[in-house]
Amino acid sequence: MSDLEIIKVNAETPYEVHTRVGALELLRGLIDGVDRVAFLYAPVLADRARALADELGGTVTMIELPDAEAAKTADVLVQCWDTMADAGFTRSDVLVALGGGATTDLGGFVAASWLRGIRFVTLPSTVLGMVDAAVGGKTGINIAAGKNLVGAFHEPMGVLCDLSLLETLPPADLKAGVVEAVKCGFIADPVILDLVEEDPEDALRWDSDRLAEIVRRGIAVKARVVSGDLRESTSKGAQVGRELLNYGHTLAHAIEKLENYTWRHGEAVGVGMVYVAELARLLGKIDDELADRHRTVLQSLGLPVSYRADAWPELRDAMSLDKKTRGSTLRFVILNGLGSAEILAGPDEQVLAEAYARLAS
Ligand SMILES: NC(=O)c1ccc[n+]([C@@H]2O[C@H](COP(=O)([O-])OP(=O)(O)OC[C@H]3O[C@@H](n4cnc5c(N)ncnc54)[C@H](O)[C@@H]3O)[C@@H](O)[C@H]2O)c1
Ligand SMILES: O=C(O)C(=O)C[C@@H](O)[C@H](O)[C@H](O)COP(=O)(O)O
Ligand SMILES: [Zn+2]
Repeated sequence: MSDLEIIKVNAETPYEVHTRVGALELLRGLIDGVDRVAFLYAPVLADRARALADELGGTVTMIELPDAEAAKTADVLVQCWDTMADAGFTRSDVLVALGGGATTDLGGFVAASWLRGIRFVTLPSTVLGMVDAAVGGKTGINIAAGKNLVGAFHEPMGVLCDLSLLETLPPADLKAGVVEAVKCGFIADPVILDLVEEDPEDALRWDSDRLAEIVRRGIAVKARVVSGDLRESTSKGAQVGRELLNYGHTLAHAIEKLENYTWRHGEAVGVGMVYVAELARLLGKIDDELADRHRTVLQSLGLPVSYRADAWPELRDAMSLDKKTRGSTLRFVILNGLGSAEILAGPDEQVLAEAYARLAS
C-alpha cells in the first residue's frame, strides 16, 4: 500500500481521503446507522449511483443533477432544498455527492446550507475532483457576476477516491484535472512536475501507477495546506496560507466567466498559471527557466497556454471580483522560486497588461 493511499485532513472534525481502486466499498461503513441519505450524482454516473444506493439499504433519496457547471446554480440549489424538505431530512442525516468538481461543489453547498449544515461525503469521479474539489470544504455555486461567488466552507466527513471511476472519464477531462496536480507541483511538490515531464502520455493513462501517484501527491499537498488554514484566513505578509491553492485562479476564473463556463476549469487554470508566471518573471521573482517550465509542462500534456489578445479589458474587469481582492486591491499568488510563493498585492496596471500581452494570442 502506498503511504499516500490514506491521507488525513485536520479539520475541526478530522477526516480521511482514501485513494485506490475499490475505495467506494468503504461508503457503507462510513455512513452506517444513518436514517436518510440524499444521494446527489452527475447524470453520466446514474447507473453507478443506483448500484451504490442499493448496497446502502435504508432510505435513500436519489437526486440527479444537471451535468458539469449547469449544476452549480441557485435554481439547482433550491430544487435540492425542496426535495430534501419533502423527504424530511434532519440534522442527523447525510448527503453523498458522486461526480466531478461541479457535483461535489454543489452537493457540498446543499449540505452546508440545509438546516445550516449536515454531514456529507464526497465521491469524486474526475481527476480534478480527487486532487482538489472533493477535499478541503470549499463549496459553492456560480452567479452571473462570476465563478464560485456564493458558497460556504463546509468540510466533508470523508472522501473516497475510487480510481476505477476514471476508466470512463473523457481524455480532455482527465487532462484538465491533471492541471490542478501540476499546480501543486509548482507551489509545493516538484516531484509531480518530474512525474509528468518524464512521461506525459503515461501521466494521462487512467490506470497508470504514475497517474495514481500524481493524484495522491496532489491530494497530499491540498490536505496539508487546508489543514493549516481551513478558512483561507491566514495569509500575512510573505506567509501564504490556503490562498496558495489559488495559484493561477485569478485569471482562470475570469476566462471561465468570459467563456460562459464552457472552458474546463483545469484548462483555464493552466492559462492562469502561465499568466502569473509571466508576472513573476517581469517582477524579477523567478528566472526564465522556471517561468518557461509552466508553458512546457502544460504543452507536453496538450493543454492551452494562451488566450485572446483582445480580451484583456474584460478579463481585467472580471478579475476585480476575485475572492483574494481586498477593497480595490487586486492580489495574486506568485512564485518566488520552485515550491515557494508569496502574495503580490496591488501590482502596477502596466505590469498586469504587459504580463497578459506575453501570453495573448
Ligand atoms: N471546491 C474546490 O476546492 C474546487 C477545487 C477545484 C475545482 N473546483 C470546481 O470543480 C469544477 C470542475 O470540476 P471537474 O473538472 O471535475 O468538472 P465536472 O464536474 O464538470 O466534470 C467534468 C465532466 O466529466 C464528466 N464526468 C465526471 N466523472 C466522470 C466519469 N467517471 N466518467 C465519465 N464522465 C465523467 C462530467 O459529467 C462532466 O461532463 C469547477 O466548477 C471548479 O470550480 C472546486
Ligand atoms: O481549495 C482552495 O482553496 C482552492 O483555491 C482550490 C482551487 O483549485 C479551486 O478551484 C477553488 O474552488 C477556487 O476557489 P475560489 O475561492 O477562488 O473560488
Ligand atoms: Zn481550481
